Amino acid sequence: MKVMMQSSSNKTLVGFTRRISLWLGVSVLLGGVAAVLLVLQLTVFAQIVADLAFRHHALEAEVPALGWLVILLVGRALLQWGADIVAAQGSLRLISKLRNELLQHLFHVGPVGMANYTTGETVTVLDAGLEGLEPYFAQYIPRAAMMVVLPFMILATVLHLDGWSFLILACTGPLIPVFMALVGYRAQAIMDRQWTQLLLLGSSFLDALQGMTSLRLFGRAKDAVAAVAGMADEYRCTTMSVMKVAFLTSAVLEFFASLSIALVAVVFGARLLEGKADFQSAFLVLLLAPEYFMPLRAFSASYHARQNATAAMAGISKLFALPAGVVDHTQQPMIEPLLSVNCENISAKYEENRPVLSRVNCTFNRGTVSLITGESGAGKTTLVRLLLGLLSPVAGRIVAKDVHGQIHTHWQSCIGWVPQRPCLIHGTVAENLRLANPQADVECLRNVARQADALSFIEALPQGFDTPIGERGVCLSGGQVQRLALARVLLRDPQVLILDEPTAHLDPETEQRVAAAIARVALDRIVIVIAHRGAIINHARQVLRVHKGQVFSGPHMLEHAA
Ligand SMILES: Nc1ncnc2c1ncn2[C@@H]1O[C@H](COP(=O)(O)OP(=O)(O)OP(=O)(O)O)[C@@H](O)[C@H]1O
Repeated sequence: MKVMMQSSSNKTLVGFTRRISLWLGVSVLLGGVAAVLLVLQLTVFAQIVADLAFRHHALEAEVPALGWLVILLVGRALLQWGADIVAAQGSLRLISKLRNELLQHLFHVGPVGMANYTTGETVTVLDAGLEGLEPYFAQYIPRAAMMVVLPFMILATVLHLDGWSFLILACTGPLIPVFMALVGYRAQAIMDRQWTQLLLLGSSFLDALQGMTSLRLFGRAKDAVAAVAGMADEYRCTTMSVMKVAFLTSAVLEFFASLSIALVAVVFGARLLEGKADFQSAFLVLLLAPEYFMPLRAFSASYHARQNATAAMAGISKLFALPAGVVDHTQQPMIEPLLSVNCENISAKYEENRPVLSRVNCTFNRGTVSLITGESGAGKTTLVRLLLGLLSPVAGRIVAKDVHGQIHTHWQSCIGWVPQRPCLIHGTVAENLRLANPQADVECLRNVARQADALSFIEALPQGFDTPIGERGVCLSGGQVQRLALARVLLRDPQVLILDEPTAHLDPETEQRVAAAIARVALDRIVIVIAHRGAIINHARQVLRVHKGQVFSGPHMLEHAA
């Protein structure tokens, strides 16, 4: 519990900032030294001007001072460059780590936990959301620190030079952060709205792209385009509001800064005329005054980075907060062959008071094709999700026994799964097959393709195993995709093979062959198939019918299945 609380408290802007505190510390340190050099540089410059203009020194006499001025100038530029680079490096590393962590976390959350998130929303968080944090770490944090360091350094110098100027700067400086906090309060609401609109725009755009065929066939393509355009326009308007606030903030900042510098100039100028102040001090104070406001201006310019990051962070935290429900399939594979998988009194539900499965008992044996059947919405996929470890049972347990009678609770890394719509990547046939086993040689690929009855169609493709199949296998038929997915899963040599409607898209002849192939691979495996009809039924030695939250088994269920 304590670990969980700690890990969730780390998933905040403050928590993330701590993780790169060393980088940010070095950046602020370099920036701080650059600030010291700036004060020294202006002091030397004021002295050179006073020497040349009022003390009538020859230019040659000022050469050493000019040399120092150049050294200070170059040193400051290098230090500032270093400070920026270090902050950017730390920030980019953190963003890249966070992206990996979030992706890994989403893999552990699994499709059931992600059911309420659209792909577009998730992609926007992973992309624009995480990118939105970069300026916060690279600019906002160092500038916030410099807003404290440089003005205090300048105030200390000015106090040493002139009490009145110190008073003016000390009184006007704090007005700026106060004003910005007031403006920021309103701006945050606009930023949040902008972020929500970006999420909506991302998911609507992706939905429109994915549903392009259906939208065209329903004659709704124009409406979809208009809807996306409308959202884009709303997003534009909100972005303009954000910019308005930003311009307004800078305008007020400039006003305050100019007013206060003018006040310093007038007060010091008057005393200079009266002979109560010396030129060098007056000139130095006037040089320092704009630099006093510079970090405040830079901070204000990056203030929207904080607001943007706060808005993006809401989406990022939500994803990080999703409970990891999926079994870790990267665990060590089992060595002993499995004999059976037993569901013992398992119950499952997605929502409170809506149980999908109640106290289900069933066994799946090695060397047997077990058929799961039942009406739509009965809970077949839910049972398979429990077996796959994508959903945790609310009661009961699933255990596997090996051939020596030993019970295993962590056995899910031995499962192979072929869903109804297998996921194929944009690549060649061989690349898609090797997702299951990157080391597999061509002979292995041919072997599994033969077992899945896919070899003949693959060899008939223009470049055989090297033929690109397009995103999601668009260049293949539904039946070919199914067989390719079966071949791919066999490449992992799974001890338990689960297939969802594997013969749904096949012609009767191919269906017979694929069903026979499944029966063959079941000889030394536990094979579980969701199917309602077709040739696979003839190969099933066990039929389980899911009905009203219960699972009924027995040979008579074949009649229901058929
Ligand atoms: N992620 C989810 N969140 C909430 N309810 C869900 C979720 N997935 C499924 N359900 C509900 O659980 C019940 C069982 O669904 P399940 O997908 O297991 O049925 P099924 O037998 O596989 O149906 P089909 O044959 O149509 O695929 C259904 O009432 C469904 O609405």
